[in-house]
Amino acid sequence: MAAERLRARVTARIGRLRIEADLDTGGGSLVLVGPNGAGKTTLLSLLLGIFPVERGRVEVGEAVLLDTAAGIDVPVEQRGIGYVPQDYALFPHLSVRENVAFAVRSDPSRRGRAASAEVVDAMLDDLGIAAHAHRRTQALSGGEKQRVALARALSVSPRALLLDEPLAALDVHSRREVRAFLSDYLRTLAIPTVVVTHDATDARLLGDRIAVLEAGRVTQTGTWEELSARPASPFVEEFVAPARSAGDAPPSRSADSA
Ligand SMILES: Nc1ncnc2c1ncn2[C@@H]1O[C@H](COP(=O)(O)OP(=O)(O)OP(=O)(O)O)[C@@H](O)[C@H]1O
Repeated sequence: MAAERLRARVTARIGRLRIEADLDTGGGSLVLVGPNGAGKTTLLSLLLGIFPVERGRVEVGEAVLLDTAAGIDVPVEQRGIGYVPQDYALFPHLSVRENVAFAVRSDPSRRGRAASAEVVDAMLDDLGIAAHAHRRTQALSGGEKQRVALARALSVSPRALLLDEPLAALDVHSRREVRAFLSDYLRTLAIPTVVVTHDATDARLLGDRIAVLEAGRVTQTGTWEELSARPASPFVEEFVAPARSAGDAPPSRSADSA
């Protein structure tokens, strides 16, 4: 499903890290990769509005969320960007339903209690976790927690979705299963997504395109096939190498949908 584009051009200094990055999701899912400490999580925070930007512009479709030249800086709670952090940040003592309902209740656009309950039910159904609605999230598997975190982020109808290393907390078996689920599910979303990962298989299967962030700058953007054919840096060369040498890697999401 074609989505609006999230486009960002941001310059910022956070601690010792200088970020000068350009991102464009195109009409789909963009995977963000890069070495440890390159600034991937920090860049997501800049898009969310958590850290201040010195100069730049962030837009989703027609909605301008930041434009320092025009004095526009929409506050974090009004940006409408869904975010799933690496550790999911669920309330462990609350049920699945309560976790999602909490987000819906804090949505400024919600339309009353009955409508909120409907939204929660629809999200739990959509993500296949309705059967777990009354379980505490601390009792769930990693894959189930991931679905609750997604349900919570999507329950407020965000205009874009950011996932920070969505598979990092999972063991090898659930990782494969959750990756397959996410790859299919992200395709059904009509909003742009940015997915941070360290893993080449995730990068191939979770995004239409890949952006490489090194020392705060985007050094290459392209499909998996483009990065493999012409790696622009030693990091990219190493990142794509295992799949290239295996020769039998499954097709990327972009090749799949081409
Ligand atoms: N609030 C902060 N104040 C000061 N420095 C910070 C802050 N947040 C992050 N940093 C620093 O910015 C750099 C980039 O961190 P960040 O977590 O964004 O990188 P990353 O690419 O996501 O790394 P990883 O792949 O290891 O998760 C690191 O050196 C980190 O210590």
